[in-house]
Amino acid sequence: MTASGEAVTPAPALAARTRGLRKVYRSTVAVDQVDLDVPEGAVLGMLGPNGSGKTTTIRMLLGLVRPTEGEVELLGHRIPEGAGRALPDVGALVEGPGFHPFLSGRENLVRLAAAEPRLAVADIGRAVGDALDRVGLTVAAHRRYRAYSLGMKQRLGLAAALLVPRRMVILDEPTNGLDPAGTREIRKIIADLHADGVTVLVSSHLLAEVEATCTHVAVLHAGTVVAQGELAELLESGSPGLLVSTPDGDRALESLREKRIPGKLTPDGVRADLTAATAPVVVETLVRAGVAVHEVRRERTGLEDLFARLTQSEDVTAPGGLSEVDEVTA
Ligand SMILES: Nc1ncnc2c1ncn2[C@@H]1O[C@H](COP(=O)(O)OP(=O)(O)OP(=O)(O)O)[C@@H](O)[C@H]1O
Repeated sequence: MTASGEAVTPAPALAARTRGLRKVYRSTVAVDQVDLDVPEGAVLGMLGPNGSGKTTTIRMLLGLVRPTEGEVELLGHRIPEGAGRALPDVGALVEGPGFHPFLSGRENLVRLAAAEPRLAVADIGRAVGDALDRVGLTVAAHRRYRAYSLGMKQRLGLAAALLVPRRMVILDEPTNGLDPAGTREIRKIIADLHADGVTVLVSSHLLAEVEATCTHVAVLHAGTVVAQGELAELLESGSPGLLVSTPDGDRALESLREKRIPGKLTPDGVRADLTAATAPVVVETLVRAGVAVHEVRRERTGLEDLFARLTQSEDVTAPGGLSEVDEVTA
């Protein structure tokens, strides 16, 4: 509570956090000034065009790449210094997970399971069996890794991330190479992790996937975060319209026009344009005019439209081409 007695919403605890994160490879600024917040328990979708810095950010979160500048915190530990304490609680699927090509999928997982500090030797067989089952790889578990398809390799990487219960799971393009059934399975695995309270950070190109599975989004463009927050809020903020359900559409439209608020009829009422008035002013105008207001909600932009608007600059490959981003965010 504040001194005036107002309730204050506490800031959410963060499972991962970066501040001023920057990575420069020779003349290429891969990541610049990234302040990323991953709230505990969220499923955060990291979206961005090719080369926008998603993988580099994820690798810095996991301590696999050292930042040029900036801070990283993972489950309350500074990275890379506290990696040994944070990483046992983090399952990760990142490019090139280092599987042995001549060992089978199961043998590879047994090797990785043996290195898990939280897994007793007696439990390794069961944990490996469960993880293979969870990603639908049990039948192919005896085949050598080098004979696996891209989708099977992705599944094995996911199985390695899920070998033991985690507080956080980080997945870099988990649906890469998967068929539609595999993509649906990933969606189910993410939903199950979310239901168990696990924080999930997932990078993806598939906007429909992110819209269906994520509670939060961070949009990267040319190395910087151009938008982040709760998915529903971002979609609502992207639209200047208020949708009002009412049987008195004509009267509603007339009362809006009297107040110079642009509007139009919709199948179940009116849409008021919020560029000229706030939502409370629209509602007050309608109620004062005696319009029966059944429901009011903000219009949502599709994630595809929002993404296109935020990442409209084409020149994402130019080294250090960050002036493009200034134009987008200005
Ligand atoms: N090891 C490296 N050496 C040099 N440049 C690199 C290296 N890793 C990444 N980059 C560059 O940094 C930029 C960001 O790359 P990154 O892989 O993080 O993007 P991404 O958003 O994950 O892309 P994609 O969606 O294509 O996987 C790109 O311009 C890339 O070429």
